[in-house]
Amino acid sequence: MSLVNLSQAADAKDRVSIFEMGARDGLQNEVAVPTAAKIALIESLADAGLKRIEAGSFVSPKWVPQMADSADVLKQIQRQSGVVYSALTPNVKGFELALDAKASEVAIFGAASQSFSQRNINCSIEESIERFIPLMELAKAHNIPVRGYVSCVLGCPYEGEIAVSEVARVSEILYKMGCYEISLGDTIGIGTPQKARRMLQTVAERVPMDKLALHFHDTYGQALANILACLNLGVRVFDSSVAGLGGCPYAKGASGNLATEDLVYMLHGMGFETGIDLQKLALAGQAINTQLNRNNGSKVATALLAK
Ligand SMILES: CC(C)(COP(=O)([O-])OP(=O)([O-])OC[C@H]1O[C@@H](n2cnc3c(N)ncnc32)[C@H](O)[C@@H]1OP(=O)([O-])[O-])[C@@H](O)C(=O)NCCC(=O)NCCSC(=O)C[C@@](C)(O)CC(=O)[O-]
Repeated sequence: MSLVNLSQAADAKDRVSIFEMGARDGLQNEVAVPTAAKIALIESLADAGLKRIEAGSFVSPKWVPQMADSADVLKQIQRQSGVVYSALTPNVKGFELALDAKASEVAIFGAASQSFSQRNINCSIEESIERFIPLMELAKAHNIPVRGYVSCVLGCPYEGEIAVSEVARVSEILYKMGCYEISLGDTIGIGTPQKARRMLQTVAERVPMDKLALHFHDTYGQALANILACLNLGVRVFDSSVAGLGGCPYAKGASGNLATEDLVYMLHGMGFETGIDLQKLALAGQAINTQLNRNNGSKVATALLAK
């Protein structure tokens, strides 16, 4: 079976949309990052051409203290027109805080694994859907777009294998509730190309392909291969994190998202347009790496900056 039809992908004049996760998924595990550094990161990402930036999350500060300054971040950033500044909101309380901080849009986050749902948001999948209903109603009333995440689409840190039918079921519920796009999360970065394709094909039977995004962590170094394998199924939205920052506090050992620089380099090389200036992006990643005193998680940025 041919996993990748490169000639088809290279001919495509499509634009790919990248949702930048560095300031949220990337920093939610990092302690003591000054608010000013988060703001500088977000502003430099917008300068590099990113149009969709997840800027923080309005979750319980007892659960994830690293994101407790999200309101300050959203209120203090210099916004660029045409850039969406998004925030995670697990419930109505989070939504109200995000609204007050003028998030351009919000995201609800569910899971295809009961155990992960319980550990991440302290309720079952069904309870989480119940919690999302009033949030969706409020968002509609305020005209705020809502994105939906489904975690553990290629495996769960507590349950192992997850049925793709369950991924498709939860995705369809979030889509039918009114989420404008469903982001499919390989939370622990365990997937491989054939599995990723099968999962995406199954979900696309219930949610239109142009309403799906892929959110692959790179723990096992498979994220770029998985995206390449999924590209010619028609998916055109990918979540990634500058310098490969991050990980989920409820998925022990999971590393960050695929590095945005590595994704952009591959897409540009294939002829896709992203609107992103790779050199500026690499410098944005380098600045936050220096702040965090860590090595750059992007191979492309490391190579570019060594020139
Ligand atoms: C969902 C809850 C809040 C339930 O937590 P809970 O303890 O069940 O909630 P509760 O309603 O019983 O409230 C408990 C306390 O939290 C407060 N509270 C309640 N809600 C909020 C809020 N929104 N903002 C601020 N405070 C809040 C509430 O006011 C109360 O305060 P107290 O009376 O004890 O002082 C909790 O489990 C939580 O915050 N979880 C966050 C988990 C998280 O952030 N995980 C990481 C993001 S998900 C992810 O990374 C995966 C993703 C999206 O990237 C995709 C992928 O890779 O798979």
